[in-house]
This record gives sequence, C-alpha cells and structure tokens, in this order.
Amino acid sequence: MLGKVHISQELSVHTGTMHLLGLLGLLNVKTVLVGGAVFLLVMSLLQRKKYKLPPGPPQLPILGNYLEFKNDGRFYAVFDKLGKAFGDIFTVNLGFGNKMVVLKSANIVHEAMVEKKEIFAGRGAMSWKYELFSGGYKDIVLTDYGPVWRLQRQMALKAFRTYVSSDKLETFTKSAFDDMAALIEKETKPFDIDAHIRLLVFNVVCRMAFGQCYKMDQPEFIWLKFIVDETMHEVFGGLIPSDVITTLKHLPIPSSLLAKRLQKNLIRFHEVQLAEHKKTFNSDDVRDVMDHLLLLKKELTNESDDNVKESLSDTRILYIMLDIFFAGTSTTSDTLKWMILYVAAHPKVQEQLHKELDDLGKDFDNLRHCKSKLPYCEAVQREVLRMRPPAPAGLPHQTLRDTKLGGYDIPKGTLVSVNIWAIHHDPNNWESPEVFKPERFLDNDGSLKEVDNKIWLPFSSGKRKCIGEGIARVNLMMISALFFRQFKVSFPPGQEPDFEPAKIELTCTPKPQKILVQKRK
Ligand code: HEM
Repeated sequence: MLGKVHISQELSVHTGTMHLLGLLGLLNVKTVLVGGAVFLLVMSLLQRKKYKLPPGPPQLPILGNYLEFKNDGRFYAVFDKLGKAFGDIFTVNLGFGNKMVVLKSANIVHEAMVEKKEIFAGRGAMSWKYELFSGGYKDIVLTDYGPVWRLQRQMALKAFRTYVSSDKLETFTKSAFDDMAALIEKETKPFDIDAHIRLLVFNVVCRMAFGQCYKMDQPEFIWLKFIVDETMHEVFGGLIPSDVITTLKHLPIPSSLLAKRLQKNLIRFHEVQLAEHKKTFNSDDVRDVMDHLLLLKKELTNESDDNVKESLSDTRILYIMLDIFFAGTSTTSDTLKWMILYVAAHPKVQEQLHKELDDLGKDFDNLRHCKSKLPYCEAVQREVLRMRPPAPAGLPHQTLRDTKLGGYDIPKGTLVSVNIWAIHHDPNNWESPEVFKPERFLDNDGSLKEVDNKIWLPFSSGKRKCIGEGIARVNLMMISALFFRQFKVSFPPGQEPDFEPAKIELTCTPKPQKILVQKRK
C-alpha cells in the first residue's frame, strides 16, 4: 500500500514536473513566436522609416501573404492577384519576413535588368529547397553574382556554342524525333502526348549534356521521369514548410525528407555519368557538353587562379549538368506541348504551318539553317512563348547594393522578381493579349518583325538572362518543323482545350489532356 502511495506520489510529482516543463516549452515557443513577430515588425517599421519602400498588399502577422502562396503555388498568378491594386512595382511577403519586390511593367523591368543590370544581377540565398538542389549554390542558376559564377557561365556557354555549331544536334534531334514519331503512329485513339514529347526532349537534351538516349519503356527513363515529376510537383509545386522556416529542414518533416531523397537520387545519377565520362574521356573525340567541360578543365590545369579552378571543379560540373537537366528539359517540353495544344485549337494556323513546311522541300535536309525560311513557324514559336512563358515569374534576382527604382528605395539584398507573365499579357504592350495570334510578329508581306525585347522576354533580360536560349530556340524550331510536317493535330469532338496552366511554383505546364494526332499524307 505504502509502496503504491509512494509510486503515485512520485508519479504526480513527475507528471507535475512534466506539465511544468511542457508549459515552459509552450511558453518558450510562444515567447519565441511573439518575440520573433515583434522583432520583425520593429525591423520592418524601422526599414520603412529609413527607406521609401514599394507598397504592398495587407499582410497577416508573421505569415505575411504566405496563405495566398499556399493556396495557389503559381508565383506569377499570386503576384498578379496581389499586385492588382498597385502600380508597376510592389512588395509581397512570402511569410516570416521573407519579402520580395515584384516588377510587373516593361519599363520598370528594363530600368532594373538592363539600365541597372550590375545592381540587379545577384541571386543570393533563396529558400531552402533551392539551396538543396544547387548543392549550396554551386550551379549557375543559383550562384550569386561574382567571378566564379561569371567563369562558370562563360565555360558552359562556350560548351553549348561548340555543340550547337556542330552537326550533332541536328543528327541526334532527327533520330530522336523518328523514334518518337514511330510511337505516335501506333496511337489510333486520342491520347496525352506528354510522355512522347518528354521522351523526345530528354533524348535531345540528355544526349547533348552527357550522351544518354532512352527508349520509352526503358526502366532508367521511367525512373528519371518519375524523379523529375516528383521534384517538380512535390518540391517545386509550391512553398514547403522548410522554405519558410529554414531550421525545419533538420526535422523529419515528410516534405523535407522527400526533397532530400530526390536530390540525392539526381546527384547520384549525375555522379555516375561524370565518372563514366572521366574514364572514357578522349580530347580528340569530344562527345557532349560534359566532355567539353572536362576538356576546358584539362586546359586549365596549370591555371593558378583559384576562382578559375573552382568554376570547373567536379562538384560545379555536376551542378551545371543538373541545371541543364532541370532548366533545359521541362522548359522546352512545356513549350512544345503548349504549341501542339494551341495549333490543335487553331486550324487556320495549322494550315499555314503545313503550307510553309511543305514549301521547304529539300531544305529539310539542312533544317538547322532554315530559320529564315520559316517565318511563320518562328512567329508561332514566339506567340506560344508569349502566351505561356515556361518560367512565367522568372527567377528571383537580388540587389547587390542600395538603389532606386520607379521612385522607390530598394535596399541592398532585396529579392526582386520579374512577372514575365504580366508583361506578356499587358494590353499596353499587346493588342488583345489573350488572343493567340502568331501574325502579330509578322509584317504584311509575311516577313518577321524585329522582336521588341522590352515586352517579349521569355528568356528574361540583363546579366542573368537564360544561357540556354540559343539551344532551346534551335531545338524548338527543328522539333516543331519535323512534327508539323508529319502530323496533324486536333481535339477530339466535344472536348474543349484547357489552357489554364497547372499549379506549379515557377513553371507554366499544361494540364494533362487528350488530343488526336494523325499522320499527314
Ligand atoms: C524554352 C526554353 C527556355 C526558357 C523559356 C528559359 C527561360 C529562362 C529564364 C526566364 C531564366 C531566368 C533568367 C533570370 O534570372 O533573369 C533562365 C535561366 C537559365 N536558364 Fe533557361 N530557359 C529555357 C531553356 C534553357 C535551356 C535549354 C538551358 C540549358 C541547356 C537553360 C539554362 C539556363 C541557365 C543555366 C539559367 C541561369 C542563368 C544565370 O543565372 O546566370 N535554359 N532560363
């Protein structure tokens, strides 16, 4: 009995202590949260006093505008919604004090990215998942402005240019296209063309990057497609908790664990490619971009400058490959899928495309050099990139010093996002911007107008402009010419096209939908 009392007394003392500790724990969390909120508020008021910052929509305490981003992962769409009441420039709060200045007019973007390009060229620390997938900012896309980024960018551009100017790109694109066309010909009913287009683009881009080429049912291709899909939807589909509170990355939260697992898989895959390339490297037979980078690295072995050495370290080469893999495949395949959907919904555009391609005759043998003979194809490509830019909110830049923009102060270290979508859909820039009209890029005699890069900027502008533009444009031109010469596309009777992009954070991807593809006579 006594023993029982003793135990129950001990238990109650123990439970009391637990409660006290629990309460203290709660108090601590509360104190930290309230303290944090007060700190952020005071800092924000002090900053507002010191600077004349761009205005912005109302925000919740601590959460800022986070819930808007949680409801719709698409940055460009949330920017559009939140920025309606403000002018060309406004501030949003992604949550927990993570602020971003959004630019949404052609003039203000030109002022920032072109006239003040040196100031707006930074990238800075973005949210946790970007840090994770760039190996702690070791790639080109996310590395901050500086000598290593500049050298890394120059090396990659050199490798891209050498590859594009060889005959390899056209030969491989045609062979990859033939494989895909053979699969399409087997489809007798309406189907979703996503897997076919992605196989084709993977084969063109992965062959260029590290010499790999796949079959549709090959386990490695199915695995890669799965990993990319998971990464795009589950990690880059919208803000995850560790993006907002970075310390959460250390906790076993499912979204953070998944992101780490996917990143590990992708790095392992690229490490295997790099090891194979090093084993079989021959400087007299440079096979792909990875070989080009290894050759440049070899030429620089005696270089004493540490920045030069770092720009082509094995880790940096790996992450350049990951850049090509991510930045190069989904952007190109999304553009092709939108093109097929828009052309299927506009029979007159399709007729005109077919006519131009039929008239090309023997020049098809030298497709890479045919751009000037295919003005209508080029106009269709430009209009698709205008209507559905693959990176509609670009990638956030960071200011490298205090500056002014549109009459407001922009302190050093501010994250700045360009809403490319808003500029491409602004009635001040485009007549009937919601209408798909390739002719807007043509003169009355059918020749191409000079493009106005202030209002057409799918590849962004300034110092961080896309380095894959040249490759992407040649690939898009060759693939679309091969596709529409051979096929006619339409929607099944009674099915409406869906042009609303899927809810993914930084890309503009069509939702799955079936189309009918028929071989032309
Ligand atoms: C239709 C295709 C593509 C579009 C629309 C596109 C668009 C973009 C955009 C908007 C940016 C952000 C620029 C900025 O920060 O202001 C970017 C950056 C970048 N893109 Fe692309 N891209 C495409 C294809 C490619 C391809 C094929 C590659 C590589 C083979 C590539 C590699 C890169 C890289 C490395 C960057 C980072 C540049 C830097 O930060 O210095 N892109 N792209």
